[in-house]
Amino acid sequence: MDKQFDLVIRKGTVVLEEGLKQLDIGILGGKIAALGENLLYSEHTPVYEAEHLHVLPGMVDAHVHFNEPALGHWEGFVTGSAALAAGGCTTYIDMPLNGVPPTVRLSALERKLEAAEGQSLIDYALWGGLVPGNIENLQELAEAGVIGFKAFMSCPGGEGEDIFAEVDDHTLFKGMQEIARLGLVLALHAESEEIVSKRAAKAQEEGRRGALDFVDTRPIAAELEAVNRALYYAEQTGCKLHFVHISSAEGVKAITEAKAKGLDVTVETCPHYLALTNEDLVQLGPVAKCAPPLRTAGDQDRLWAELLAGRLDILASDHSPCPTSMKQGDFFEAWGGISGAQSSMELMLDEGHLRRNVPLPELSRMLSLEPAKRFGLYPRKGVIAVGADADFALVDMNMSYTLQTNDLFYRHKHSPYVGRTFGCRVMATFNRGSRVYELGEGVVSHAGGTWLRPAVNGGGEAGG
Ligand SMILES: NC(=O)NC(NC(N)=O)C(=O)[O-]
Ligand SMILES: [Zn+2]
Ligand SMILES: [Zn+2]
Repeated sequence: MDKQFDLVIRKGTVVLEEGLKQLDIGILGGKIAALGENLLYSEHTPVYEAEHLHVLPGMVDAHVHFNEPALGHWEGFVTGSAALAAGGCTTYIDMPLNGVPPTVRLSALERKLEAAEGQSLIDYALWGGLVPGNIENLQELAEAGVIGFKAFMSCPGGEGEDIFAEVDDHTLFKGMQEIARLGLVLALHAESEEIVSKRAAKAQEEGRRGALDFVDTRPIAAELEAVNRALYYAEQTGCKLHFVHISSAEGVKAITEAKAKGLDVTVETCPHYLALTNEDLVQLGPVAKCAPPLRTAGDQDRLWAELLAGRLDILASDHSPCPTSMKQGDFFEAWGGISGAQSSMELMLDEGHLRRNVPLPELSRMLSLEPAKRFGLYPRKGVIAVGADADFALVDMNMSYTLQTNDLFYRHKHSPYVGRTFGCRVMATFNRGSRVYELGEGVVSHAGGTWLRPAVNGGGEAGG
């Protein structure tokens, strides 16, 4: 008898690790049950015609900040996950800060999980945080199933009592010892607080408050100093590190050298460092403000050269949303963080593949495979292979469109990419075999996303 499937995605150009193939994908119970050139299935099987589309593994976005609990009016699981789905993402990892309380102890993780339950359109995992004073809480967070820990080496901003504070060197070193013991990864926002805070104070004192003045307070040297200090501690403690949003080729090079020395370290950059420059920040205003800041066109070329040489591990959004009113006015006062997650995959396919000929499997490696592997979600996530979850982005690589405010699913519809023309477009997104997004229809399913724990800790649920 013909094999039965819940759904067949027919004749798409499937992006596999080894290359592109036109294949049918048979889906059963949310998983990929078969891949083949001409799958046999009964005439009653639902079929999604993908003949003119590319089928990529859904993006695994390792870096988003949703603001629940408490700050859901900035961004919540419903709107945030819808925006991600519209951008071809099927799994995200939520950062431990910008909700209240931050995810730095078990009770806070429980609050986060309650806020997410039944709200997310796509699957998600959670980061725990390392902050001064919570080293004794790391184990309970690891046992509960965070995929790793995040710490800031510079002040993250934010207000209130239960803020997420940056680590001092003592906490960083001690935290690394503990995280090494727990066998997880420490993700770092690497900028020297000494350098950036003193430069910022001086600029403000002198009334230098423009876009380029802000950029000038956070030089590449501040990134590099923090990267090197953290690498030194990693060498001493054996802690695995992941550097988030590295903005410079210099940073990537330092990390590449550490890898060559045998350190277990990975490097992430974000689409905005590859698609926007400091001149765009001048033009666009605080909507494009982030830390580390956008760099010069020359810096950007050098970062692309690192990507083209295969030295980047992970591409992630760093979606750090806020109400639009907080992205206006003074550069030093405005919220630091870009709302961009919906555009991440399209930006990388457009800028990387269409404009610079980066092969699609190479882009997919950084968008999906490496983050899934690094954070214990592989082989369930990150690949199109029999046995993996049926998580796909269906992309029309020939459809040009100009992003409009109305296209955005964020809680607050601002993005530095409004008005930008893309050479490709996500047409539909599938999460564990369910179609969750379709261009023109929007969100087309209930919030069926589930919480993923890494395969190493928490019982191996994501293990495939
Ligand atoms: N508090 C934040 O969300 N900060 C974020 N903001 C940026 N990148 O501008 C980040 O990841 O550092
Ligand atoms: Zn950061
Ligand atoms: Zn971030």
